[in-house]
Amino acid sequence: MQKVLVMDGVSEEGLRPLRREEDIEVVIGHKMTEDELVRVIPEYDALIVRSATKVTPRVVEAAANLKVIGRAGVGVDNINLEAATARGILVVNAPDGNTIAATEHTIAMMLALARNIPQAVGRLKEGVWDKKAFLGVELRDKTLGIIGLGRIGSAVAKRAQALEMNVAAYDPYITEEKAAGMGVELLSLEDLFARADFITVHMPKTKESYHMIDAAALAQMKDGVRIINCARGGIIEEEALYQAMTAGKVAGAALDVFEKEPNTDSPLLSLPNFIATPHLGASTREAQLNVAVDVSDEIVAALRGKLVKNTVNIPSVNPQVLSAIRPYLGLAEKLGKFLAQLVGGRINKLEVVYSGELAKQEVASLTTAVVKGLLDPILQVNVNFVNAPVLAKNRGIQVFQAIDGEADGYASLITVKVYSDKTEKSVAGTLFGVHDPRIVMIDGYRIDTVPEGYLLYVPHLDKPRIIGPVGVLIGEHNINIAAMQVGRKEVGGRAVMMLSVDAPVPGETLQEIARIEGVLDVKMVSL
Ligand SMILES: NC(=O)c1ccc[n+]([C@@H]2O[C@H](COP(=O)([O-])OP(=O)(O)OC[C@H]3O[C@@H](n4cnc5c(N)ncnc54)[C@H](O)[C@@H]3O)[C@@H](O)[C@H]2O)c1
Ligand SMILES: O=C(O)[C@H](O)COP(=O)(O)O
Repeated sequence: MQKVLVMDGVSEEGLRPLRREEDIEVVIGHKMTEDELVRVIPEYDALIVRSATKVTPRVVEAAANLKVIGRAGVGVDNINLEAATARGILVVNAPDGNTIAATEHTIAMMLALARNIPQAVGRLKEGVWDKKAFLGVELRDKTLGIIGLGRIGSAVAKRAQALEMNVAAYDPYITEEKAAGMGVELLSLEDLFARADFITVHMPKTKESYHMIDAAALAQMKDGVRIINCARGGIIEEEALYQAMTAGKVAGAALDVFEKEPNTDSPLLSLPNFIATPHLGASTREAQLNVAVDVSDEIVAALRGKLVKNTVNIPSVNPQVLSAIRPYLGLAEKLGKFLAQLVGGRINKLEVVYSGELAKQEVASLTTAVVKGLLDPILQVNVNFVNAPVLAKNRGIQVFQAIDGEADGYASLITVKVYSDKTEKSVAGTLFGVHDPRIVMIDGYRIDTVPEGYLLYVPHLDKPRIIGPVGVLIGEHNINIAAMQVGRKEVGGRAVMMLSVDAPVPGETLQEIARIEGVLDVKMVSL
């Protein structure tokens, strides 16, 4: 039975994909301190959170059985990705389900700011019919400056255009063509600050975006600008905003998010032209159902070792690419595993070259599979697709990936070369048909070996009285030889012998084989 801990009031209805799995137990957690979470987390295989629960390095460290963390929403700044990745814990999110909710909340905030709706409602509820105090502004013909033109930013742009606003944006990561296709003018940040009547931010909180709207940025804005943040607390420096509002530079501001949450004592809350909501951007029935269903599907897939779409700490692969490379994943891992057992010394470099049909695909996941295979026999820790690149980096192994159109007559070929401080070794593999993996080259010698079970690798001199004695020694230990290949480059030179055996050959037999005249080395490999 696998156990999933669900925190932060994730929609119960949306947990259906988890609830219908008989071997998955869903536990709804109450609000916990870090210490409480550290105490209970070892029991769980998966954890689902929204933004309230902080998945700190301590929580990750204690999570002995955790395979996946699911964020029922977009922002993952409450999850320590570095710690999760280093421990091989997959992080997934549900980035599409609340886009419309956050977009509509942004538009609602902009209209509420323009027409002082929350303040007017407040006065009316106090029994005051005050028409004069709440003279608003119209949105039509005003310029909206959007910072971050992603899913939410572009949906906000579309709705603002329907309100007859001029829409401009700053986003260093999207092209002019993409923005032009939305009818949005891409500007520098300085130009956006100088032209916008309303500014709304829609990017993640990163090192670059943290306090992007600070005193200096506010000073560059138009007098009377109105500012909205329905993205992440910390993008706007709250103290600087407070000063700019009290100085009359900023006519109004609407925040759905704060640097510290929950937040009920911000000085901003005392200002009449400041409005706020308690992080409600994603709080619609529809969005909560969407994100809960999406993340539950992802958790089931992750626990079953199936394709997971919205991975945060490993690159996600689109389904077409995946169907092209999936058959090669096992082979790639075995090539890495094979070399790990062949090469002596400290490994410092790995090169993976893709040829033939594979050279036309996105092969990064295959390279990760090679790295995983290479590190698996070497390390005690669980090596998986999430932590393999980090572990390689931490061990000082440089990983290079290249493509080469020429596949030596095969439809596709993966050639892996490993360098250590003592030696270098290479191996190449392919698929015969769709599912039939083969090692077809070792150190430039052609062979044809199924990469499975126990393999004995014996490089030797190409002369008589070697193959026979090796076979006899193995036979004397009652070990059956299932297959044997020999590869050589020229007659009388060096050659390699690969034997598939039904059981591991014991150490003393390996030493006896090594003593046969003409045998250059002997290695037992388990795949
Ligand atoms: N208030 C809420 O409840 C709520 C709900 C959903 C999403 N969000 C937040 O809204 C934000 C946007 O979400 P999304 O789904 O649109 O994300 P997204 O990834 O689709 O878009 C983010 C955009 O920001 C751009 N960007 C990144 N760094 C930037 C920078 N330094 N300057 C300018 N642009 C930058 C990216 O290029 C991208 O186009 C996120 O912070 C997310 O966590 C909040
Ligand atoms: O990033 C998000 O998805 C939003 O900020 C929503 O956060 P919440 O799930 O805590 O409401």
